[in-house]
Amino acid sequence: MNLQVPTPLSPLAGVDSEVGRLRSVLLHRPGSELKRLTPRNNDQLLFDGIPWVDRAQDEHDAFANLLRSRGVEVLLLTELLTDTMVDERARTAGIHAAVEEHRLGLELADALRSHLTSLPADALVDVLTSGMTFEELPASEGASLVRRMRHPHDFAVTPLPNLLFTRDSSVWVADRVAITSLTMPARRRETSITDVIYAYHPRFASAGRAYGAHSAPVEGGDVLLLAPGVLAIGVGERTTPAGAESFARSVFADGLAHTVLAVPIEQRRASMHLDTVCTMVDVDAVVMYPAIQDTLSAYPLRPTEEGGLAVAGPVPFLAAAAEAMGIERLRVIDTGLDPVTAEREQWDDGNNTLALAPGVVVAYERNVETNTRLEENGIEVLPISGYELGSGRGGPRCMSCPLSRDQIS
Ligand SMILES: NC(=O)NCCC[C@H](N)C(=O)O
Repeated sequence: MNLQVPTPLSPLAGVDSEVGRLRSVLLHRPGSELKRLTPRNNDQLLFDGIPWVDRAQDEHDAFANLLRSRGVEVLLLTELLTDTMVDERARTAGIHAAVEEHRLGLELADALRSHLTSLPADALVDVLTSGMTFEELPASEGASLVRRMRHPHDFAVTPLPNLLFTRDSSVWVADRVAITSLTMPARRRETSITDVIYAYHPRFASAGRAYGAHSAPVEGGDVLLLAPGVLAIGVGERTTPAGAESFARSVFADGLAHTVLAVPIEQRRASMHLDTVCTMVDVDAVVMYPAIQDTLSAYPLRPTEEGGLAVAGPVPFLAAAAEAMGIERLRVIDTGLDPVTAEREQWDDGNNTLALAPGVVVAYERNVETNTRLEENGIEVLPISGYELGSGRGGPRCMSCPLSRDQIS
């Protein structure tokens, strides 16, 4: 077993920190899948409102352009997915995941599969991401009881409005990519999309996998790369203790990390992922929701010489993180002392910044207090608007999956 920090990354291959200069990132420009949201389904589809889609796209374009203006290569999920659709294996895998036989019945499932198989790449990608209602099924397909009894506006293929949050469905650890395992039914199929992209897009032909075929729930928003070889994994509403444990075993077995801190977080929507309450903004600093600062704890996990797992703790998170990172202290920038403002800004993803380099972060402009505190502590804040994007409850970190960062010195 390799207990060392992994071998250095080549310049454009992988991610071993939260803050190294960002070189390449995967985003998803929101599309027709957001038009599927109605007051009847938005709770189930994990949105807190009904976004104005054109404006959400404008806001997202501004986010992507800001990243490009800072020298970041922006890859868009829909474009990558469309590219893969020339490969029959990718088409088959995408269709297989989208057609739920247990909901549709055999007849209609067969008919839908053959209809999807006949579609050109862009139309197929549209169904895979935006879904399809029973009304939109071609009239000739599947004279089934299911089709007769379902409401025309029910989904034959469920839409994926949370694709916007590319952070959660895959995560890079050093030079390997892990396809995660999402907890909420509304999001589970997202990983079939990231899996297809990483498996069949030529860009990722040489990318190794981490976390293999594990299925215990782990979501990318819970995984923080505190420093090379040091991970924190939030355990709460989404990632389970079994998920954190299997992820830790997997990264240890592959020699990708020497310490994983399993961090309990409250199981509620406001703190659904660790990155909604704590995100790194510099090599030695986090922005953190003040209400948890003194109570956040961690179970440090380390590999044993025999190939097992040593579990310690619980111990205070900040001290455990600093020790594992080999620094004296992890600086905490909190969002101010007024608990009501702090709670409002935490809900609006004030703690969910995306670092473009050490001490340079993208943040929602509406979180005025948090952004002021960041600036006062020497962090450069690049503000973006997120009035419509924010209705899905995710900020700049949630909306981005870094593919390549420079190593931090
Ligand atoms: N890392 C994150 O916190 N991602 C935001 C996910 C928001 C999405 N509506 C969800 O509930 O899963």
